[in-house]
Amino acid sequence: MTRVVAQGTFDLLHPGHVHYLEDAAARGDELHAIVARRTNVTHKPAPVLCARQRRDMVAALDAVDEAHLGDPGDVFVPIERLDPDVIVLGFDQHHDEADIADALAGRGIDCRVERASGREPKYEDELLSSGDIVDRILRERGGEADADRD
Ligand SMILES: Cc1cc2nc3c(=O)[nH]c(=O)nc-3n(C[C@H](O)[C@H](O)[C@H](O)COP(=O)(O)O)c2cc1C
Ligand SMILES: Nc1ncnc2c1ncn2[C@@H]1O[C@H](COP(=O)(O)OP(=O)(O)OP(=O)(O)O)[C@@H](O)[C@H]1O
Repeated sequence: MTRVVAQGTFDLLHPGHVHYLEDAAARGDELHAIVARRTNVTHKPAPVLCARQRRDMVAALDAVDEAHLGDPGDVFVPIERLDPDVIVLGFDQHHDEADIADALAGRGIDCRVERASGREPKYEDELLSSGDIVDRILRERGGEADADRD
């Protein structure tokens, strides 16, 4: 039984997310997805949807066996609990494979780190970015932010 872990923000699901999770699932027998906490999304605007809603939507995808809320503090806590055989990084994720492999080795976790493929738009105007979807909503509908959500 090969256990695979994928992770990400997964705000406003789109076909790029489905591609990533299907690619990750194809690398083993059981796919667990970890959904990032809002406070850990620091390299881009915070997600619009709360962590639980993002987790529930990811869990509903066919490729995913189980989806989990990420740890708010130490991102290796869910990895230690799940004890995967493979962690699959997204094609454009900023994490460095070697750094993660070192951190895993330092905690005594025996796990490969692989990189998923990307998905190009299949038709004109297909939006494969949560940020692009938000930008379009703001352009076409306008809106106000509620900074108090998780
Ligand atoms: C192996 C691994 C485990 C992670 N576990 C968590 C976690 O438990 N909690 C969390 O908030 N973020 C976790 N993250 C971070 C996010 O999934 C993600 O990399 C980042 O915060 C959001 O950026 P992205 O969706 O653009 O990749 C983890 C990342 C990696 C590589
Ligand atoms: N077009 C795509 N092809 C393959 N994987 C993708 C694609 N878009 C996103 N992913 C993957 O899905 C995972 C979660 O991505 P994330 O939640 O950051 O979505 P995003 O839409 O890329 O975000 P944003 O556009 O706001 O930066 C990441 O591992 C990312 O690499």
